[in-house]
Amino acid sequence: MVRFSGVGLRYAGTGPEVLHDLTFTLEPGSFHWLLGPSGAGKSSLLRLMQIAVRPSRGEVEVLGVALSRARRAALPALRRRIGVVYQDFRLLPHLPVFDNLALPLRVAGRAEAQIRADVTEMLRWVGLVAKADAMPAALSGGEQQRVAIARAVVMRPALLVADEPTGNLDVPQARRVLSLLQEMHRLGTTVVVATHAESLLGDYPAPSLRLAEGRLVAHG
Ligand SMILES: Nc1ncnc2c1ncn2[C@@H]1O[C@H](COP(=O)(O)OP(=O)(O)OP(=O)(O)O)[C@@H](O)[C@H]1O
Repeated sequence: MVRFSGVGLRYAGTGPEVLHDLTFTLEPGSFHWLLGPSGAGKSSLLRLMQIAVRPSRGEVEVLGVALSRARRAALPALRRRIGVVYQDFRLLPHLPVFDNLALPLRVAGRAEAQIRADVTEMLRWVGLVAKADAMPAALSGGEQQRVAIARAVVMRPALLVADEPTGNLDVPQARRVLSLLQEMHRLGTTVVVATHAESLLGDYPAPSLRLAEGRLVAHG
């Protein structure tokens, strides 16, 4: 569950407030689109949800943890329960596909045999087992994004946030990426997807949060 109560955000503490008075709740296992024009604050809202930034006022609660009361030492474990997908993929260019997926599992100290099984299962899910040894630069944009989704979900996150995940893709590739995100939702993950691609939303009807100039102007 994600709950925002009267949340405002300014970057660096002193800049202008870019998000104002956001109050909403996302139920566990829900899927939401996050909509709004460029500069409306979509990425900033997702940064709050993924605990990359802290609110300047109000309360953000993620997966049952109120951030104002959370101990700093508890945040890394909480972040590991949140998967993130970016528009520009952010794969590690010097590592093959397999190791891009394996890295978070290795950091978490999983056994190598378990890592092999989990990574292979994820690559099968996104249809890229044959590309396990490829370097990211040798993949198409859509393939790179599917690797990025597999990496975001290999730790079985409870919350998955995606920031313009189809922005650099053609329509067939974008549909495939959105289908994977929808499937994570069907499997019980809470999913939030920021997008400009409102023409594709008709294929995937779901509730939305709509921002304008840092304010929530519609929810539902
Ligand atoms: N790191 C930052 N430091 C200072 N201001 C920022 C930072 N990131 C974003 N902003 C400002 O916050 C406001 C909202 O930006 P944000 O990137 O959240 O919007 P967006 O809706 O995601 O836009 P886009 O669709 O173009 O990515 C903008 O005025 C932007 O300039």
